[in-house]
Amino acid sequence: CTTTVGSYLADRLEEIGLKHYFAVPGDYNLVLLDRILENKNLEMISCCNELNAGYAADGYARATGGASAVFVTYSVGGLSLLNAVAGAYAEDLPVIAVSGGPNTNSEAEFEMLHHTLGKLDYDYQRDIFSKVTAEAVTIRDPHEAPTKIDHAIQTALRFRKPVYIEIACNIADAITSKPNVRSFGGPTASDPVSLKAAVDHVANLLNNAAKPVLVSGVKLRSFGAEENFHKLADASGYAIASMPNAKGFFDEQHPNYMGIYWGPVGSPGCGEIVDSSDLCLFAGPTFTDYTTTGHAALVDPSKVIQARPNSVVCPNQTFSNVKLSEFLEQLAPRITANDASMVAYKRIQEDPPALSAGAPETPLSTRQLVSRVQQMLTADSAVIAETGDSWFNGMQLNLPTGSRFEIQMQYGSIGWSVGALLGYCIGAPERRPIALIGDGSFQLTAQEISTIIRYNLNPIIFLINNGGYTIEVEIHDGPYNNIKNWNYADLVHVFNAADGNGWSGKAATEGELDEAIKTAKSHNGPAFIEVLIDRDDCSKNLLVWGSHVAKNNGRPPRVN
Ligand SMILES: C/C(NCc1cnc(C)nc1N)=C(/S)[C@H](O)COP(=O)(O)OP(=O)(O)O
Ligand SMILES: [Mg+2]
Repeated sequence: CTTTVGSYLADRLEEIGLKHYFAVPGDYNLVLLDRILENKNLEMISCCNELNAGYAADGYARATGGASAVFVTYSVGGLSLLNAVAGAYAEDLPVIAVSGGPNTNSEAEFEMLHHTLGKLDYDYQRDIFSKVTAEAVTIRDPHEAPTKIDHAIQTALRFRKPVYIEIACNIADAITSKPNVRSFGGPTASDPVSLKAAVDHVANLLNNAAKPVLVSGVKLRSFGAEENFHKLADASGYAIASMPNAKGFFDEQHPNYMGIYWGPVGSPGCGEIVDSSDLCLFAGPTFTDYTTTGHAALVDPSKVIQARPNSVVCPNQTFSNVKLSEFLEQLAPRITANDASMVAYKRIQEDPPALSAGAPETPLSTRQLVSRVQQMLTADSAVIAETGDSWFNGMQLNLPTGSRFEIQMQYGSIGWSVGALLGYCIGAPERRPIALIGDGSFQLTAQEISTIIRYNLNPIIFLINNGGYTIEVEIHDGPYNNIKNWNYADLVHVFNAADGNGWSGKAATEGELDEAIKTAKSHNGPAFIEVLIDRDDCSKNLLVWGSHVAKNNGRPPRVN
């Protein structure tokens, strides 16, 4: 059969392991979608808007560990998608953003086009996407399609970053060469000399340290290093912590796991052991104002080794072109087991305070909600924690081996969780995701619940109705943090229309919550529980974190 530009792209997406893609149609991409639809090994997931389609591609990439794809129309679609692609860039996710583009004759004819800015500029969308992708290309010549498509896909997989491919609307079904046999590799290998030197140097430092510790960071998963981190943890006997945006990448049931390292809002005893250690190896960390609680975490660079995606940074020596996973793999057998930090941790370890359930008519509190979610977790759970107090409530959860945790802490774009949940459910049908979504965030992207109903997916969604933007209230309050209340649970009936299978309930007391969870667990389809929480009821950690972040945000300008 003949190969068109569209079918070429579809074949390549199938070849790199995609089984689904997310789309919103428009007259710049209709013919392209026709060609993609001809590939019966790829399923189109139609979304309500392009922002959510992009968030769904983000969630799909998290669930599958591979790439994902989203198809939109030009400008009105692409510029809505942009924020989700920027988020994928920040979170190291290989999302392939595909936009239909102007007819190849338009520019030569000085044609003013609909959906555009109303001026003769045919490159602005690609230029804009070039800022939030590792590669942004426009394809106007069918003969160039194979090389441009292949190169963009390879870039996405190699650098674990989104890419942008724009296909002129009138060449989507133009004939091109069929895909040649080739392989699409991941990140390139380390420089062997630099790798050996890094391993020798770091092994020596760690084997001569008194109480070394290991801390897992957010880059571990994107750069395929989770397994080798576990091997190093097992070989070392060190105490282990996870940074908040790496929660779940290390098995929280591991005997050496201390908890979350997050400065003053980390797990009890964890920060004390990490900060008092004489040498910490951070694997894939990002030290931002949020992940250090406004830089309140006492990370001392003279006692820190950072194994980064492409380099190893020691106190007095950097090793470039060393890949994270290979470095951890080669370091493990060189480490002398040393449990000193674990012994120290055991001395100060605190058992989590037991929280007994209140009487059924007790008004619901955040802490009781968290304890109920904890009881729901199993090996096939995946918790999707939206930006908000859900970050802090999610961090309290103790994940069973095998369960996953998703958070968008680098980019923190509220509303991400609804689309990401859609994509995650599509990408990991064997799991039952549990979403913790605040009311403020939900109001940005609520309509994608209808897509979750449309495809009869089966997440359990906790919509936390606390009447506003509580994180912002704790950082810096003002009238802008109030939102209009909705009957959130009723939305599920709106989205069900005639044939939807969504179930929803409301819970204002502990008894109502227990009943709702029981029903949700037995409901074979989307389950949505609106929980009513007092506006000022937030986690203690949010209060602490919020004040540190507010202080950091409020640093006066340097007066030169
Ligand atoms: C408004 C904003 N951040 C600013 C913001 C505004 N717009 C976008 C897209 N992303 C953002 N992070 C944030 S974190 C709200 O407190 C979220 O409110 P909600 O979802 O209701 O959660 P909490 O009540 O637990 O805070
Ligand atoms: Mg809220």
